[in-house]
Formats: sequence, C-alpha cells, structure tokens
Amino acid sequence: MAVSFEVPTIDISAFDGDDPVASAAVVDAVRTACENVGFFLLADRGGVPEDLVRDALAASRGFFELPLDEKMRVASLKKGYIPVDGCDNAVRPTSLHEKFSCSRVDLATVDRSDPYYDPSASPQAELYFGEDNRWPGAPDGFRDAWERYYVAMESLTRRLLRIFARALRAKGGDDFFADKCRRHVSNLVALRYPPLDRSKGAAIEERVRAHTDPTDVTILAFERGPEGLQVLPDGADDWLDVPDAPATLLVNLGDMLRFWTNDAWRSTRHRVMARPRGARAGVPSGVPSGVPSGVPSGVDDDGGDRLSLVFFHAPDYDAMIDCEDVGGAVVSAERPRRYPAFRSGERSHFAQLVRNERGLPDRQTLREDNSRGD
Ligand SMILES: O=C(O)CCC(=O)C(=O)O
Ligand SMILES: [Fe+2]
Repeated sequence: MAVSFEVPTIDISAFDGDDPVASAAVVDAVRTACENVGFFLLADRGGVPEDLVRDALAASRGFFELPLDEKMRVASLKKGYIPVDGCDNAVRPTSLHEKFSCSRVDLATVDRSDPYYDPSASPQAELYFGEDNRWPGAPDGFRDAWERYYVAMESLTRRLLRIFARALRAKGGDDFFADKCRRHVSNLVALRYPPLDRSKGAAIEERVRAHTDPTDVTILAFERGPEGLQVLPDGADDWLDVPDAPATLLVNLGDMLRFWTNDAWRSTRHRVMARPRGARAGVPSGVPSGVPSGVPSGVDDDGGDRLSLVFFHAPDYDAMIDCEDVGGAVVSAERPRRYPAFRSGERSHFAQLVRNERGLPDRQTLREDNSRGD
C-alpha cells in the first residue's frame, strides 16, 4: 500500500456505535494515521461540543489581554502564567510566546493520603502535586471554561486510548492504555504568540522549533487555524502543512506512544513557522543562511497574533511503559524490543524542570540532523 503523508481527518463517532463495520473502519483509519504520520484531525472535534472549545479559547484570549501585572499575579513555572521571556525552553523560544497552564482539575477530590498524590511522600508526587492550579480572577468564567474543557479532553483522550488499544489488539483489551492513565498527570496549556516584530528584521521565525512531544497523546485546538504548524513524517521529503479545516481538533502522538509501541507508531516532528507580514517578497532569495526554508507559500504564516490550546496528556507518573506488555502487534520475533521498560514520569514534561535544576539538557532539543529528541 502506498504510504500517504497527508494529515487525515477522521470521524471517530462510529467507534462506540452499533455498527461493527463502521467501528472497525474508525480503528483502521486511526491505525493507518498512527503508523504513517502520527497526526490526525478529528471531524466534529471528536464529539467535543463547539461551545466548550470556543469558551476555553475565548477565556484564554481574554486572559492574555489583561495587563501584565494582573497576569503576573498567577505567575508560576508549573501551573499558571509565564510571560514572554519568562523562562528557558529549548522547543519554544520564550521570547516569542506567553503561556498559561493548569494540571488536573479534580485534585480537591482525590485522596491526599494516597502516597501517589501526597507531595511529602516522594519527589515525583511533589513535582506533580506540590502546587495547586492558579486561577486568574478575570476574565469572568475563566476557571469554569478551562475546567470544562480539561474534563472534555480527559474523556476524549480515554476514548482515543481505547481506539489505540483496539488498533494494536493490545493484550489487556480496549482499556490497556486507559488503565495506566487513571491518575494521569496531563497539562492544559494556552500559548499566545504575539505578532512578529518586523522591525527586528526577521525573515522567518520558528515560533516552535522542530520537536517531538514527550506525551502519549497531545490534542490541539486553534483560535484561527494551525497557522504555520508543519509536520515532518519519517520518510517524507519535506515538511507538510497541517491543513486548515473548520470544526476540528488536531491529535498527535508523542514519544511515550512511540516507545510503548516499539516504534510501530510515530511520534512525528513538528514545528510552527511564521514570517512577518510583507516579508514574503524577500523569500527565498532573502533567506539568511541557516534559517530553515521550506515554508510553502500557501501556509497562513503571516506572523499575526496566534493562539493555541494544547492538552498534553501523560499517563500516571508511576506507570510502567513496556512495549512487551502491548503484545504481538509491536514486539515479536520479527520485531524485537527496541526500548527497555521505563516509568512514565521519567520522560514527562515536568521531568525537564528537574533536569534544568541539575543543568541537564532539554530532551526536546533536536539536533539538526534527523535524529529523534529522546
Ligand atoms: O502551538 C502550537 O500549535 C504547537 C505547540 C507545540 O507543538 C508544543 O508546544 O509542543
Ligand atoms: Fe508539540
């Protein structure tokens, strides 16, 4: 079968329906996307109501429009606000975006005497649960919109993980992955990229450098569209634009699923490219050496104000990620194990905060050759 490097749009609504043929077709389409591109769009937002997405994006926009000193009241490296130039990040140049994030929204209801959730019980618990979410007082309804969206992302992810398990005929059945995510440590992150400043003379900016995500699965929503988001599937000749399709959410696999599936599935490199309005005339002849080329002219990359809402899903931090547990679809005599088993928390986002403190490099930094960012 010829490999297609398009980012497909998949309607997953039939997965849980009565029609086994339609359900199997969903599973096949997802499997193909995960094997080839590691990215797919969800028709009809995967069933997430439009108003939830709209409200969460509007709340994020409203927050970013507040004066800086008001935003700084909820500043935090882990949960809360990070201003432009507020931190180091090897993937997203911090001079090009501001960020607000939260983690689990149900921590008021969990059993804090469970060592998993008890910050005094282990460095890992401290890392994930030592801080509460910080909610801004404005705009009105911010917290409600974010919490509803977070919960919708949790249930969409559970559904995707069930589709993934079936697509891989995982040994534990449909709940194989979901079982290791019952106490997940996922982050919801709003990223606002201010308009590019042409006076600084940049021809093309990488708003997000080429990287793979540390997650099992990531789900993105955009205020306007993917605006310069590109993917480079293994084996493809050039970067592909993520298509601008209305009423969708974008799903991509991260490194965790790649390791879990013993490389049967992709954690595909992606980046966000933009050039300041009006700079296109100078490209390609005006491209300074060393600046990545290959931004297709069709992409809406005008360097305008861009906002994305990204759900970085990560399994329980103590879950063992072992490809051999998945079964014969990923490890077999013909396909020997490539990775040792590891605990999820060793490779998740927050682990980088600890790495920073110890002066260790950011795992997400990719070298210019085609090596992976492990
Ligand atoms: O903002 C976006 O559209 C993509 C961001 C991204 O890929 C990331 O933060 O991992
Ligand atoms: Fe990413």
